[in-house]
Amino acid sequence: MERVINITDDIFYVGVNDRETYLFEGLWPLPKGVSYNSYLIKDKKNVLIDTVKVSKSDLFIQKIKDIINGNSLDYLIINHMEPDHSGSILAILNAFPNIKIVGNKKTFEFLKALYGIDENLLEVKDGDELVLGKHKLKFFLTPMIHWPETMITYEVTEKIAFTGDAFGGFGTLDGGIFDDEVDIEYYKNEIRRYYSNIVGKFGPMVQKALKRLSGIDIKIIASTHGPVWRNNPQVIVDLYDKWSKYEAEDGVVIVYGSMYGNTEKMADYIANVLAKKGIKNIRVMNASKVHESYIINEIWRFKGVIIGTCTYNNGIFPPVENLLINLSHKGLKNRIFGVFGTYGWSGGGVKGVVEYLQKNNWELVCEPIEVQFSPSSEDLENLEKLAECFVDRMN
Ligand SMILES: Cc1cc2nc3c(=O)[nH]c(=O)nc-3n(C[C@H](O)[C@H](O)[C@H](O)COP(=O)(O)O)c2cc1C
Repeated sequence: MERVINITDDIFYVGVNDRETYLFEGLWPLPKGVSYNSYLIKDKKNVLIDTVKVSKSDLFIQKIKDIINGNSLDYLIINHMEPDHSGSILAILNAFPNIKIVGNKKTFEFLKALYGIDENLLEVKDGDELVLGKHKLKFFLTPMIHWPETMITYEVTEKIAFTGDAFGGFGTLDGGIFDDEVDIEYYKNEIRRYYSNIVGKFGPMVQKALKRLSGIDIKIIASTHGPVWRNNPQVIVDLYDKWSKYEAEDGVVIVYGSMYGNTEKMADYIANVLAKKGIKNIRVMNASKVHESYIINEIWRFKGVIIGTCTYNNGIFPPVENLLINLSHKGLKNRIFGVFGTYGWSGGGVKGVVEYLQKNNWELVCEPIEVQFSPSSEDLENLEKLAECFVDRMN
């Protein structure tokens, strides 16, 4: 029997940890794993909120059976259809054939297209309620907090918001599941990496949802990934508010692509000048080696971004270009940027980076610097000026 984890007397955590998947969505590294959180409410009607990735179905269903102990499972609420949460729906239907699936119109379109399911459905609209006995659920449609069908289910009696992917984070729940049971500082970086990589593109939708929820008394935030916030849910609400408004801390991220070290030398030179002038938060990151997931995370945090590239086949060095492509998908705003780089004969890398970042409406704060092969002493003076432009813009 699995350990039974109570959220409250009648509400249980039935999520699972995934330490096997290497890349989330086939894209984002998971060195600390990820949890797929699901919740069970025991009442006159027993309710499951979201499921887990298909690879964890057996363990998941065992946990549910241990808790409901031979009773029926009446409803499955689907807050989000992405397969890391909907993947065990068919297994749930198999184990509990009479269960009714609760979702919105868009959910059911996806349910049919993904799993061929179109029976035993209960459609809900924004603001609808479902009485379970002692507990009552209220549904808030929050489209595009990741996918168009996403919604938040609020348990009115105990004031718990089951928020789908919103307020989630990477990292398995190793023992404790609550913000007050774990070292929350350990999780915060992975929560921002999750936000910036997965949810960040939908900043305006996050703002809309935060406004919608602002009048509601929420005691616990229970997301589909990462810690459950019961001690101080305001912490994660404030972080989401800040990140979705594109607010940044003072600091500079220098990302470079270099084959033979000259562009790297320039990156270090800029970093040293910044440090000499009192900037403490400086990240120098090699785009060839550090996965863009981590670079995007740092860029979401800090105000200044300086990109360095050598010229490669008349253009940007490919690992730097990949980063820029992915960054431009995220729609991150309010950043200042500078560009430097190297070339051998005709150049093109630096110009390419400037064009990319101007499309993001970022502010270019200093003349771009492109040097032939290796920086001269005059080039170093220009790099010093570039660093100073950033120092001037920090508070
Ligand atoms: C495979 C390869 C392709 C290159 N393509 C170009 C190019 O198309 N145009 C150009 O001006 N320089 C080109 N260069 C020259 C590099 O941009 C130049 O050597 C630069 O200083 C390399 O910087 P790094 O030491 O940081 O790698 C190329 C170099 C290599 C090795």
